[in-house]
Amino acid sequence: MPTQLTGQKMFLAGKWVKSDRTIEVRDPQDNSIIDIVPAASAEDMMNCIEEAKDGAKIAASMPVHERMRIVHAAADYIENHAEKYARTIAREGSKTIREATIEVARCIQTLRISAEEARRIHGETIPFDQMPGSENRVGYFYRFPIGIIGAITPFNDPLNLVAHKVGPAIASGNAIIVKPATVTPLSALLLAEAFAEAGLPSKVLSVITGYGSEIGDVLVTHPAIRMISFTGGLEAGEEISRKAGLKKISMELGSNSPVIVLEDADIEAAVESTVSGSFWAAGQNCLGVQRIYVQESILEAFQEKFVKTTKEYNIGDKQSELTDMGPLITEKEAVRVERMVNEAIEKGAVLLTGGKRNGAFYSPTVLTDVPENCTIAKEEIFGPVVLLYSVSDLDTAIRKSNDVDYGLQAGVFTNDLGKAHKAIAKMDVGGIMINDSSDYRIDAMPFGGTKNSGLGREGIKFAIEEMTEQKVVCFKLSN
Ligand SMILES: NC(=O)c1ccc[n+]([C@@H]2O[C@H](COP(=O)([O-])OP(=O)(O)OC[C@H]3O[C@@H](n4cnc5c(N)ncnc54)[C@H](O)[C@@H]3O)[C@@H](O)[C@H]2O)c1
Ligand SMILES: O=C[C@H](O)CS(=O)(=O)O
Repeated sequence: MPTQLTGQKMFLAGKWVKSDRTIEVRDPQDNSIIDIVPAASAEDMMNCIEEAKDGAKIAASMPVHERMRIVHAAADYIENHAEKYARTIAREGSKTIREATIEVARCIQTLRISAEEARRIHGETIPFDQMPGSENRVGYFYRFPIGIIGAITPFNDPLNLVAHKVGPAIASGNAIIVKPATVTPLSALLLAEAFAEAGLPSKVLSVITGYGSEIGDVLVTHPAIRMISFTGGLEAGEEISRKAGLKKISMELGSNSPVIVLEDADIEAAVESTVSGSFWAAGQNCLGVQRIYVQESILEAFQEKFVKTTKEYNIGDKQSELTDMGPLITEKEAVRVERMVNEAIEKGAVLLTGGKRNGAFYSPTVLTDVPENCTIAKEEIFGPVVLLYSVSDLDTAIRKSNDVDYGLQAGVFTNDLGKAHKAIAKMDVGGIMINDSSDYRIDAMPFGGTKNSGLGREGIKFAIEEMTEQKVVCFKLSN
């Protein structure tokens, strides 16, 4: 039964508006049209920014208790409509309904933490009398909102990664304009719906749907936008940082995450964690496990269990609770992944399982003996493919793990504290998980990477620090 196209509106400064130009939102599973959304123009974005100037004043004037109430109320709304939010994620995106349900729960958590962090935006007193001659001065600094945040978000977590920008922005008294991924705008519009229902004053939040650079360029280059908070691929991130000019930028970019499994590890636990980390969201996960370095003495046992577990994955209808993995976001993306795998096999890699594409679906794939000169070894796959390597010792594993231009998160499986601490010290990443795969995150922790994985940190409290500035206040007292 074809879906009745309701024709979504975009959320422009608190008003739901249509546009003459529209974009079809399709279900990657069968390429069916789910809905249509406005294709905003550069003029629409300019108008939105003008409205956001008032929005920034309104947001900054909201007392903390009001910001907390609204953000908690938005979380309540999502909680009360969780099924609708999960179904939307699982329809417009790649996630299965099980994965989407977890994302909704995380989004609620992200918003609740944001509300709580609103009461913890502290300053400090400054002991001016540390300087001779300043004995009669007292003062402090406090943090104030920077104004209007421009947020640009990716397709793979279409709700929670938008919440990771909107929640901190509103909690810290900023206005925010979101440009969600062109292919998955509906979840971001539902987030706007939650804030509208929560009573967020108009002009504080906008969700403007459209094409990346067409409206993104206006958002990125406009002088009234004081920060760009970008989550997406390296190529777009580099382009945005070139264009942004003199403003704050937060970059959450790509990865090629390694996991090291040492001979003293719990192999069962390591297999379970790394299989999940490899194929969650069909591998379209910035924290996805892409390389596994297994100490040679346990490689055979680990590989046998890993491949067996991978072969048991149930690929199919995203809307079924029985499905473990859905499609990639488009057939074009699946073809890209297929080409990366085929290049590796042509250069000598060994295919242990998978390597089959059916439209946008690509089977969970395990490769070994992948030559160093393969694209798949160095670049981000962002698909359901994982490379197994044999290593003789931890030092070798660390060296190989670091030998890529990304550094988001890593995992190390060992029960040896000394080896764990060596890995912690020497692995060039933003987060290292001992006895978990790289795919571990709570929404309150600092999140971000080194090298081409990004600039700055998200994780609510840390996003708030990026979205505020310090103001020093000094009183010179009469003698
Ligand atoms: N580090 C993280 O927290 C994190 C989280 C999720 C995804 N990612 C990364 O995101 C990528 C996958 O997501 P994607 O395919 O949506 O990324 P993408 O870079 O193709 O697009 C991300 C967003 O940027 C917009 N965009 C693209 N080019 C632009 C431009 N020139 N100017 C302005 N906006 C532009 C897109 O419309 C989209 O909204 C992967 O590389 C993944 O690693 C990183
Ligand atoms: O894709 C990257 C996400 O940020 C990982 S998580 O979904 O936030 O854990």
